[in-house]
Amino acid sequence: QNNPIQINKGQEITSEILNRIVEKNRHYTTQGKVADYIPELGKANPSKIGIAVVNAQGKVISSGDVSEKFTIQSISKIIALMIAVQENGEENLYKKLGYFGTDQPFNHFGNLDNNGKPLNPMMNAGAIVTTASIQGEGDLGYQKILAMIRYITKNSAINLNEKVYLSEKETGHRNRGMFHILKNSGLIEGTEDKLDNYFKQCSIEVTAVDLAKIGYFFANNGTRFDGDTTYKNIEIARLIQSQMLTAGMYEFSGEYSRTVGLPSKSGVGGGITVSVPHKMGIGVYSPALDEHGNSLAGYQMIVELSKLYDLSIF
Ligand SMILES: NC(=O)CC[C@H](N)C(=O)O
Repeated sequence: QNNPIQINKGQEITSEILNRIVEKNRHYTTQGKVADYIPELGKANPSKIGIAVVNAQGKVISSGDVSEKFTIQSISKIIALMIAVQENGEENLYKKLGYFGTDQPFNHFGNLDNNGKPLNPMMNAGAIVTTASIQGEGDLGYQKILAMIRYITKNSAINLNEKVYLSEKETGHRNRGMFHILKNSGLIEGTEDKLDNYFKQCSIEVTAVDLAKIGYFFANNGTRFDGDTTYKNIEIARLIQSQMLTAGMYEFSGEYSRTVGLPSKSGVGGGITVSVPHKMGIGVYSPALDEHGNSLAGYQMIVELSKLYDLSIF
C-alpha cells in the first residue's frame, strides 16, 4: 500500500501501472460512502474500483472494474452544455449563467449570483437551466444527450437505468424546487418535461471506459478516440474544459486544481471523467464518495496518475 510506484522517464501508461494504482488505492473504497439521497444509488457495491485511460493514440488501457455499469449523474452536465451551446451559442446561453466557481455543495440553493442567475452550468441550478435550453418538446432534449454520449463512446448499447431515473424523479424535490425558482426568475421556459430531461440524463448508464472516451473527446477539441472529427470545435472544447476546471468537482474544484491540475467532472454515481488537454482521457469508477460527493478512491487514483506522469496543466 505504501510502496511508491516508480516509472522511468517517458514510460507509457500500461495496464500493469494501472493495476498497481488500483491496488494501492483500493483501501480508500472503505473510507467513503455510497450516495443514498437518491435511494436507488444506495444499492451500489462500495468495493468496486476501476480506472481506464484513452491514450494519445486513442487506445484504451484499463484496470479493475471497468465493465461495471453505473449512472453518469453530473458528468452528463458537460454533454448537455455542449449541445446547449451548439444550439443557442455561448453568448446567448450565458445570459442565463455565470462563469463563477462555488463554495457550496452541488445541490445548494445558494449556487446563484446576486441577480439570481446560476453561478455556472456544473452545479445543479445551472445544469437544470442548461438542459432546459436544449430545444425541442417532450424528451427530445434527453434524446439528444443520449445520442451524443453514444456517439462519443461509439457505444450504441448505452441506455437509461429506469430504476435510478424513477428513484430520482420521485425524490428529487430539491431539484424540482430549484427548477421552479429558476422558472419564476424567467430563466427557464417550458414545462416540467425540461426537468424530467435532467433526471433522465443523470440516469444514463456508462462504464469507466466510456468516461475515458468522453474525457479524450473534450481533451482533443471534440475529436473522437477513433479520429472522427464530426463534432470538432475548439471553442466548445475550451469552454467545457474551463468550466470543468472551475467547477467540475463542485466546491472542491479549487483544491483539486492544485492536487490534480486537470479539467475533470464527477458524478454521485461514483464516476469521474478527466481531460488531459491535447492528450488523453481518464475515466474512474468507485461509488464510495467523499463529503463533497466525489468518488474518494477515484480521486486518489487520479492524484496518483497525475503526479506519476506529471499531467497537471500547471
Ligand atoms: N452531483 C451529482 O452527480 C448530482 C446529480 C444528481 N442527479 C442530482 O441532481 O442530485
